Amino acid sequence: MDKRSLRVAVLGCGSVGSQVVRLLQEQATDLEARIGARIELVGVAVRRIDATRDVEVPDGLLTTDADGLVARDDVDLVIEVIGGIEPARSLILSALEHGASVVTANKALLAEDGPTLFEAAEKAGRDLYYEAAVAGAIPILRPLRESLAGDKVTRVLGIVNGTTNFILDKMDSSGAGFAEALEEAQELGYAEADPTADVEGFDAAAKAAILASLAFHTRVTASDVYREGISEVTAADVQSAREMNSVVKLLAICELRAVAGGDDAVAVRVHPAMIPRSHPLASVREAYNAVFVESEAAGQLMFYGPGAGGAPTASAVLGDLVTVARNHLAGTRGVGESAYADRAVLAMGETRTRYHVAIDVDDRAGVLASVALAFAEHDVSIQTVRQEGRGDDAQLVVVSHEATDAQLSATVEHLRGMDNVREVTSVMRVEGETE
Ligand SMILES: NC(=O)C1=CN([C@@H]2O[C@H](COP(=O)(O)OP(=O)(O)OC[C@H]3O[C@@H](n4cnc5c(N)ncnc54)[C@H](OP(=O)(O)O)[C@@H]3O)[C@@H](O)[C@H]2O)C=CC1
Ligand SMILES: N[C@@H](CC=O)C(=O)O
Repeated sequence: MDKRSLRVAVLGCGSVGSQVVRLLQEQATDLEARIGARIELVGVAVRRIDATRDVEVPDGLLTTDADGLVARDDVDLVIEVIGGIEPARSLILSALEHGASVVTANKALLAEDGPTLFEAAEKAGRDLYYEAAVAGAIPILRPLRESLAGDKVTRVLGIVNGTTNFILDKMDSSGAGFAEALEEAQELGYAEADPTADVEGFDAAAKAAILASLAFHTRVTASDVYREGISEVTAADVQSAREMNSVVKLLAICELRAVAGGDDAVAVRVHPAMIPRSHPLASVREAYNAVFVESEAAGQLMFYGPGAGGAPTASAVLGDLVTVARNHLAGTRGVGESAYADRAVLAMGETRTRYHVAIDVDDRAGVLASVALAFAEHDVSIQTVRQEGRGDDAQLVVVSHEATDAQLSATVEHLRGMDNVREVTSVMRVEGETE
């Protein structure tokens, strides 16, 4: 390798890739000073050569031959920002086999098949960095992997999907409809190529798997994560939350749980939850993300910043590029992914959460008692219950103590069969202390 220049190939030139290419050009001098070598962009692989792009790619660099680009022996570093499983996986594996280090933002691939990629990087003696894969611009993976490596992380709780946070925030703050807010998030470059990944929680689940793997030094894949998206969150749920002085957020929750007589296990879930406006996560607006990390010695840490978008994500990609480039020049590798415990992953059925249930009821004496009895019959303890409205608008709002999904579902079924219950209008998990 030429000590004075590093040859970089970029795969993908969409929302993120175009900003990576832009920053590589605009910051060339600074990057050279920081790395100690010039970064030479040798190719940008895309699907369509003639598409309009948010960056001017130097003549002759755009190619549809991504396979050929990663197989070049003179490429030192490959940045993968295509997304999805294939061809991204094959391209990364080929890049490593051909001696390049890789930086990727591809959480879907890492959460599905991370171990294959890590083993390939190990075997090739090359780096595989992916800070941009979780929470956009926020440095969260490096702190988990390196800064907190001497501590015991017990819980990671956060908002890790910008698109869904943007949608829920718009629904709450301006009464926007779901479809309208999603369209805006897509225009702003926050959403995945298939926004189902955002809306149905797959993207957040992939990020939760990556966070849990690093936080608890184990291997968690996307299929281990309990997942509910926001497509079922209605304007009534958002309104119900507002009446409780709360907001609805899509949360990722990763926990280390003690298991009698055995190693600690992990529980990882992604679902919408109602949180009080006084909770720090409630003030995370638009496409911002925030992640709380709780560890035994450090206590509670909070990481906050832009969670999606081309330029913020490109910032994280370039941060990795500088690290990997420095390693490359020094002839070393960064921190590998090999030291793993094999922790059990607990099923959601073993997790208990609190619930908020809004029930339209007949406004007559005894209705509150019969609703309370329905909860009691399924062993769901009630924390608070109050009546909102009178007459045709009468509604009971119940917040339960912790219960399992099975208990809550049975309670809701029971309520739906009662004569004095008109409709169960909102069922939502609750995090944090509600008023
Ligand atoms: N957008 C964001 O805010 C964030 C995205 N990420 C991740 O970054 C990655 C890229 O996301 P994003 O930029 O939004 O995606 P886009 O859909 O905007 O861009 C994808 C790019 O990949 C190119 N591409 C697609 N298929 C191929 C192929 N077979 N061969 C060569 N090139 C191909 C496309 O080419 P063409 O332009 O010709 O169609 C396009 O340039 C994903 O893994 C995503 O999850 C991570 C954090 C934030
Ligand atoms: N679609 C993702 C992009 C960043 O990871 C999101 O909205 O968070």
